[in-house]
Amino acid sequence: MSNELVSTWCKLNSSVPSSYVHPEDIRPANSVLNTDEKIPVIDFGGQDRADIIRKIISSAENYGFFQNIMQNMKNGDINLLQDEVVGKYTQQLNKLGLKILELISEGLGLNPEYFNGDLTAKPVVVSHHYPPCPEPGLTLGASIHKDPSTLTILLQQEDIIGLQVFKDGAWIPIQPIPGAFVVNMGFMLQVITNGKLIAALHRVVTNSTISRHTIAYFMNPTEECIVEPAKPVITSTSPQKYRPLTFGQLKWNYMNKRGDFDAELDDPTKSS
Ligand SMILES: O=C(O)CCC(=O)C(=O)O
Ligand SMILES: [Fe+2]
Repeated sequence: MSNELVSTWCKLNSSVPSSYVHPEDIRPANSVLNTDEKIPVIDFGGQDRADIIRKIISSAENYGFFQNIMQNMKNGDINLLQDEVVGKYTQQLNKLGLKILELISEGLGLNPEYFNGDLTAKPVVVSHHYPPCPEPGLTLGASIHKDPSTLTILLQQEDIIGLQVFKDGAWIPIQPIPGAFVVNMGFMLQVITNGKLIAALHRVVTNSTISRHTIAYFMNPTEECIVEPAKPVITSTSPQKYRPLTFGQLKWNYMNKRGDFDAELDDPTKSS
């Protein structure tokens, strides 16, 4: 199948090629789903700033994820869905992401502009296409991972569930909500908040009938930017967990540890 697109191949075959079959222990067919729990939905159109901040922090601590909706938006700061031009779209997403990071900063006692420079200076937009898959139980659309970003904002196709978040030993499917964005904390935010906010493991499952599209906006630091726990979050009860490393080094660790950033980092006394 080397010269074919996966999407073409999928229409012609009734099984997945062996190279796509995941080891038994991480196959969707063998994992526990939790369909009773939902990740929190936060209405940014609400008036009570302190309440929005509380909800963001609590979602980021417990799930590493939330969905963001805008009810009662008046003629729109953020007419995201109407913007067809990618440039405009990413500008708006950047605004939304910086707003969320400002609210997080406020909630954690950081300078409101903490994230405005190098920590978010290199955003990347990725469009994902997941074709239907003949054997969804054996493979994954996106393998289990944490995002190596500061913050990720994802627009999901409305009519189909693919993204799942790991919490308490089970996978919670993220139900798409029209007009909502899925927001998740990247590993850089976990480091900066000294582990208070979590970059949750997530994965994408496939299905045998419908293809799925998503657009991910990753707010990434510059390569040279030093990522380290912010001073205000280091306390006697929460001593420094991560040593300072550049984003480039962190990404290198990530690639070489197959998505496990933490192993190398937990000992802050180790030098790089
Ligand atoms: O497409 C999705 O639903 C999620 C993709 C994802 O997790 C990623 O690009 O990091
Ligand atoms: Fe991801």
